Amino acid sequence: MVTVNNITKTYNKGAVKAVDDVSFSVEKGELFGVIGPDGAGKSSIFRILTTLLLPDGGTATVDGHDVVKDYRYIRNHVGYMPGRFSLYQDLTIEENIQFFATVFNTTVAENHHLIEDIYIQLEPFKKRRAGKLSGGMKQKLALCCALIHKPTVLFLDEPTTGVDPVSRKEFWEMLKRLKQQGITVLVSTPYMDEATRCDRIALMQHGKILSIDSPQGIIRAYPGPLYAIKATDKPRITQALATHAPSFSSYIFGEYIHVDPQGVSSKYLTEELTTLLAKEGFREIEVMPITPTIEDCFIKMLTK
Ligand SMILES: Nc1ncnc2c1ncn2[C@@H]1O[C@H](COP(=O)(O)OP(=O)(O)OP(=O)(O)O)[C@@H](O)[C@H]1O
Repeated sequence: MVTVNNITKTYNKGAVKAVDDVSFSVEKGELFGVIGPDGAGKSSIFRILTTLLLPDGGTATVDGHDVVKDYRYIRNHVGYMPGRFSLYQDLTIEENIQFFATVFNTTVAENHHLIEDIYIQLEPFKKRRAGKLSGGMKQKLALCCALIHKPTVLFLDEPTTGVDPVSRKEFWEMLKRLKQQGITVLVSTPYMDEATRCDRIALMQHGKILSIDSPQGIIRAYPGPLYAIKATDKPRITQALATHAPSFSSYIFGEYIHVDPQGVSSKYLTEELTTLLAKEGFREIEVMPITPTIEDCFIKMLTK
């Protein structure tokens, strides 16, 4: 449904390489995540695929159509929700939806089934201006507007950035339902915890794709063991592990410290880490082997 072949994009006369020889493809009905921190190049890729930006090199197709030559077809057949709220702030909820339906030469009634689930939550406020809605409501309205012409592919650029955790969760549930209706969804996010909700993900940094696989596949490919330490004085422990010989790479991860033994292999590492830290004067610590998260995998790829 989407193919991207060796796409590059630079800004400022080549000084900024935003997308660096990126290739991937997305199957029909897939929920595909592009995951990476700010500036990784996610928006540039989405803007190229929605025909709003021309690539410097490479080719891409959406629904079998070339993003440069067939821009008219693509604009009529994809849904796009940009990173920044871009609806008409002075129009009400219902006026915004009506407006987008008219622009795409359709009616709200024709595709109401697609937005029904989401619209139920917006309906009590349908006379409210978009500018006066909360972050989560704005995002639901933007999704309704992106869906009203029944797109074959939906591009959502950081739809959950700045949205509260409950609305984020609801939003991902809505995406799952859209996928069940056969819509192909490409979604970008800087939140690694959202990766597990996708069928497949591309991890991106500095314009390059570091890895593409299912979230489980990426976790399975993590090289070597990983440990978590529960302790109070986390910064001093990470320092002690870094200066110990052999040194251990570690980073604070929520209430834990994650420790990557980096080549130090031992069956007894749990005990060895406990002893090592006890010798350094750390008390009441708990060390355990853990399964990496997508964020651990991302960190590991960056330090390779
Ligand atoms: N119009 C532009 N002019 C110059 N540089 C740009 C422009 N747009 C993006 N960039 C730069 O290109 C790089 C990739 O940006 P892009 O917006 O594609 O990344 P992103 O992963 O979507 O991050 P963000 O969430 O910050 O938008 C960044 O270094 C960014 O500063």
